[in-house]
Amino acid sequence: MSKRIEIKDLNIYYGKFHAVKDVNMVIEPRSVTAFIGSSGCGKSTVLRSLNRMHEVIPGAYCEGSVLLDGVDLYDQAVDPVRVRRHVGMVFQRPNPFPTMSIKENVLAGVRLNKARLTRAEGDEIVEKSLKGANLWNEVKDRLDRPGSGLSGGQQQRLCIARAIAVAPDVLLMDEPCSALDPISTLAIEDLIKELKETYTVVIVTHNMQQAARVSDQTAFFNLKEHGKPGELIEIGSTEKIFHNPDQKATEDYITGRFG
Ligand SMILES: Nc1ncnc2c1ncn2[C@@H]1O[C@H](COP(=O)(O)OP(=O)(O)OP(=O)(O)O)[C@@H](O)[C@H]1O
Repeated sequence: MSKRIEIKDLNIYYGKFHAVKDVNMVIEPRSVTAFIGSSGCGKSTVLRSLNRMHEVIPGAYCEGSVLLDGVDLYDQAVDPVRVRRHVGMVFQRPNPFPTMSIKENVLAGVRLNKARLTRAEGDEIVEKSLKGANLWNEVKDRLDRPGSGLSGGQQQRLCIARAIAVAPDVLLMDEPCSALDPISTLAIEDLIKELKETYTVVIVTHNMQQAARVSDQTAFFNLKEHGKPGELIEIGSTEKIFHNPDQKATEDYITGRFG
């Protein structure tokens, strides 16, 4: 559980388009790293390269390596489906399977990985995952009702429960609060702080206050020119990036002078 990520000389392409250039960074276990930067600079693209979701897009590929506790996810011997089991993902819009019950939503990923699951095993995973996602108390009496009947914030926590049900090492979150109201956002932010006790968490956010509130480390990406690849400009402790960044572009972005 909770693994160290090391990204080395990562270049990411959509066919001929070079989307992100020469990314190098280390993400320590049991920490939250926020990716910030203006629209189109490649934050989501880098995030998706961390569980090999990027290559699902036709023509898309990466060069370089992403090591998870020293094992390169892009090694030819590594099965991308297994990678996605170890590195879970939560998306911008809560996407529970609408016709499935709350319980079956939590177990959806587990069932893909484990053919036989006893009722008791399933119940245990459901309770543990929903408790881990701070949703148990709100849904424990309606586990057989559809996941789509929950509020947006509850649906996002259900998606987090589904992601943690397979016991991943890393949780990737792509703007997980952008579709949520402020109260649900705070609930997710509190949850992120708890999740880092168990997982390595990487979050893309456009919300500077959110990055400052939840992350230990912040990575600032930027686009020098339209049509050019996005680059990692600076990475450091969130405290430093927000109060004493090395690069002027970082300071300009943080203080709202561009982006
Ligand atoms: N499926 C795709 N096919 C081709 N190009 C893409 C695709 N997805 C993203 N891109 C391009 O890759 C670049 C990086 O996009 P990406 O979505 O990673 O940026 P981002 O920083 O996450 O942006 P935002 O903050 O707006 O979500 C952009 O130029 C974008 O147009």
